[in-house]
Amino acid sequence: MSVLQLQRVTRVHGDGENAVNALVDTDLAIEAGELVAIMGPSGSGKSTLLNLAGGLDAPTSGAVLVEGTVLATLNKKKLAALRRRSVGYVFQDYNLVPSLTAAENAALPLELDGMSAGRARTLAHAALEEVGLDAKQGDRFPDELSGGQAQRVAIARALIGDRRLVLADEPTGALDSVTGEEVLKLLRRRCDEGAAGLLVTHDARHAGWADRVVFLRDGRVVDSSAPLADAETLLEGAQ
Ligand SMILES: Nc1ncnc2c1ncn2[C@@H]1O[C@H](COP(=O)(O)OP(=O)(O)OP(=O)(O)O)[C@@H](O)[C@H]1O
Repeated sequence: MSVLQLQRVTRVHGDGENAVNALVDTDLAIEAGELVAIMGPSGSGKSTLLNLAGGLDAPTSGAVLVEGTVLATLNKKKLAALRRRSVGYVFQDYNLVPSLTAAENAALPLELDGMSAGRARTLAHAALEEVGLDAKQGDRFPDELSGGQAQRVAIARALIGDRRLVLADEPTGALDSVTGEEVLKLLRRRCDEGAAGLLVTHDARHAGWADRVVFLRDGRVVDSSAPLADAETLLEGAQ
């Protein structure tokens, strides 16, 4: 079973004269162990696709399945539970809670899911260690961390509790290139360990970490390739 499946998914934003076909008739399947990069010009539908994949938005038609469950069949509560347990997000701006320490931020999804604070904190420290942050750094607040450290915390939070689907929207956007590569390595490793990953990126070198690249234009998949011998070529085609 695919971890993520989009079946003929269309998403129209707005209506009447203002309707925008953000995503049109899109099919996509991502298996466990696979990292797929989404590339395409601004406005081509990348974020729309990612939001649909994570159940943050619903399609106008077609179906989104996570681990075999059609998201549209879930009520709000069940959808929220599935998102917490199965889906991890990494955003460009980290989205850390400023009043919580790094470890508390990483533990948050587990605590929201009903795990005891102590156990969640233990797992959070292990998850932080996995991304290269020690206990001392785990006790710092977001504004005491560098950009790279904050993004590691965001990744630890996205991966904690064995989430099977990891969605990353330009996760390296605010980082220098060395730190950015490290973040991608972590994502790659997690996929090698069995997660399915979807990475939105403008950078062909970053897409090089993926097993496949899906290229969007005007809400449609225009090409899908193995990496990235071809991504540079695809990008050139888009200009
Ligand atoms: N909430 C919304 N209401 C109306 N139009 C929207 C909304 N969200 C996205 N759009 C439109 O849908 C299209 C696809 O947008 P989307 O953000 O998915 O593209 P993108 O490829 O992620 O762009 P970027 O690289 O600039 O982030 C664009 O034309 C955008 O203006």
